[in-house]
Amino acid sequence: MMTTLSDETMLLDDTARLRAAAAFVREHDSASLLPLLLPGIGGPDLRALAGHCHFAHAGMLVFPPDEESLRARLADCGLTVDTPSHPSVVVRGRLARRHRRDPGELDVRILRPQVLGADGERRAVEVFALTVPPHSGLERIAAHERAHGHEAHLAFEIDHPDPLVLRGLCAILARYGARPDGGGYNPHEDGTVLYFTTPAAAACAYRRLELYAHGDHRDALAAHLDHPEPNTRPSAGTTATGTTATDPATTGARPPAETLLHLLTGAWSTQALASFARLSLPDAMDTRTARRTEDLARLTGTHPRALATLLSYLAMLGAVTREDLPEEGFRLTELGALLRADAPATMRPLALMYGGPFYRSFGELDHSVRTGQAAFDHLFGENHFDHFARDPELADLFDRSMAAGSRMFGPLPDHPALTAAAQAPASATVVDVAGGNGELLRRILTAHPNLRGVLLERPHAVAAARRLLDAAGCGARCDYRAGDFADVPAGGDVYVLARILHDWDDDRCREILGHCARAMPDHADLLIVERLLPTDGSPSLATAWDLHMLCNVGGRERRAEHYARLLADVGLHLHGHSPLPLDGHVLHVRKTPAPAPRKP
Ligand SMILES: C[S@@+](CC[C@H](N)C(=O)[O-])C[C@H]1O[C@@H](n2cnc3c(N)ncnc32)[C@H](O)[C@@H]1O
Repeated sequence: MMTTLSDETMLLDDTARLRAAAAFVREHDSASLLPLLLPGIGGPDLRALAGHCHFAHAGMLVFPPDEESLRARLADCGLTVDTPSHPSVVVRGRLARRHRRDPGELDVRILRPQVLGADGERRAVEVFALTVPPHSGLERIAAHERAHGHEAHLAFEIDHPDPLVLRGLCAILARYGARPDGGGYNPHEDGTVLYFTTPAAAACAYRRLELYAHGDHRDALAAHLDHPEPNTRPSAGTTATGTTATDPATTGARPPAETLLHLLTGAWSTQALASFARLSLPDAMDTRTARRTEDLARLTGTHPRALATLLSYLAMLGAVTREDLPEEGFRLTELGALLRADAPATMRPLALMYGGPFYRSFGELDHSVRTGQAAFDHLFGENHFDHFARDPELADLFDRSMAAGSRMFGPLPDHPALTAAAQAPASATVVDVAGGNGELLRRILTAHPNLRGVLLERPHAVAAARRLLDAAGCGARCDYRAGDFADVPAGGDVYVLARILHDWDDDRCREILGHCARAMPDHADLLIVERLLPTDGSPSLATAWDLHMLCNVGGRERRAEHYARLLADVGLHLHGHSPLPLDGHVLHVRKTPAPAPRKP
């Protein structure tokens, strides 16, 4: 039986978010996270923070109908917890205030399934579960909280909390733009939490940070709570107390001139990371032991003094850490290791792309803003697809950089449209329209051995996709069409358009969607993967990629309503959408049923 849209969206949403949180915890450590959350931190401040507390968990709020189904959902995500849950005090209070409810109406419990970090450290996903029984009237709270993620946070546990340490850590966080965002004492576990929002320049999808201290630290908490608790990340403007939210004197934030300096030198970060990758430095380092700069210089054919300068800057960005004992040297962090050529889902091709052709075209951004046309075409004399397709090395780099961003696809094979197709008695077919190098189709066919695939792509990309799917053992279940969007094959059960529509203007999108609509049988589903522009101005990668699309591709990101209108224009209907990692979304689309004939 088909699940209803809201059941389906909720199921996918909580599961996807649990999986994404577990993956995040696995992939990060304190050294890589603190510079992302607090841009500009380094030297003694970073050492003091990292020396007194450690990354302990990623926290999130989910909405099961009861605890049994929550535990089943956790088990589905590979998260096991054998301890009993205990009641939340702080998050329950925040929810009650935000939604003007009596706390007694809200049953919020805490579970902390353990996750092993890549560095061998034991961490957890902290799961706050608000029980939402069917027809309880709490569904609106769940929908709002899912959409805004107010309670998502990253927690750093203080190793030996005492009043002085707590105050010192709060002062360091304030210096780097973190703002108090509530907190509380939970007597059920004898622990004190202090929440902060991270500064606007933070390079992390999590926008809140927690300091967790075992024991009762209500004095430090009272000083922390003296600050107004914003509902969401505050923007520049007037706070409840009438002070200016960006005034460093009242917020402890970095002065504007210092923040601007950090922003203006953003291009240095892009090039430092690209240079690190181009010179194959990550491949000459490892995450366990530090290497002396002289040895690294010899191995990579670089100048020792200049290399030390680059590595010191990269240490500030969190890609490497400096170690002084027994000799000065540098060690790769988990973040830096993503730039190794042999890392699973390596991000090296993205570093080469953003530090290469796209870096050059960003230098021509004025042209795009003046004319609305892609600066890339202006600079290189042709559209980026044609430019890359003509040069096999660039074409390969483009395909690999798309694959490097494929973390977004993680939860997609579990989408109800695909699991339903996989359970159909006759073997169902997934058609990936402009499926690139086949990475998404590989994930879908690997997860569902009884599904078949068809990949439509331009001729040069088909060859790469065939190699990837053959190597993954899915080749025998796959057909390929070398062609254009106009050649979308008919008769599939699930159609996929991943990261395609944002490349094009509205007219071209209608054409592409029209080709899909004509090819789709009435029962077929269409899954569109895109980033959605936020409607409330909250920070999102979609806003950054909107600028990238304008400058480099001549396309744009859109809001969900915008996609709904384009779909309606070609007889398709947006049934719902649910989030994916990296601020992505999957839009679930079906054919609009023809209106019933009028009675004579
Ligand atoms: C941004 S990539 C997305 C690839 C893949 N769907 C993914 O998410 O990894 C866009 C793809 O559209 C393909 N493409 C561009 N123009 C096309 C056309 N006219 N017909 C078919 N595919 C096209 C490109 O070859 C490229 O692989």
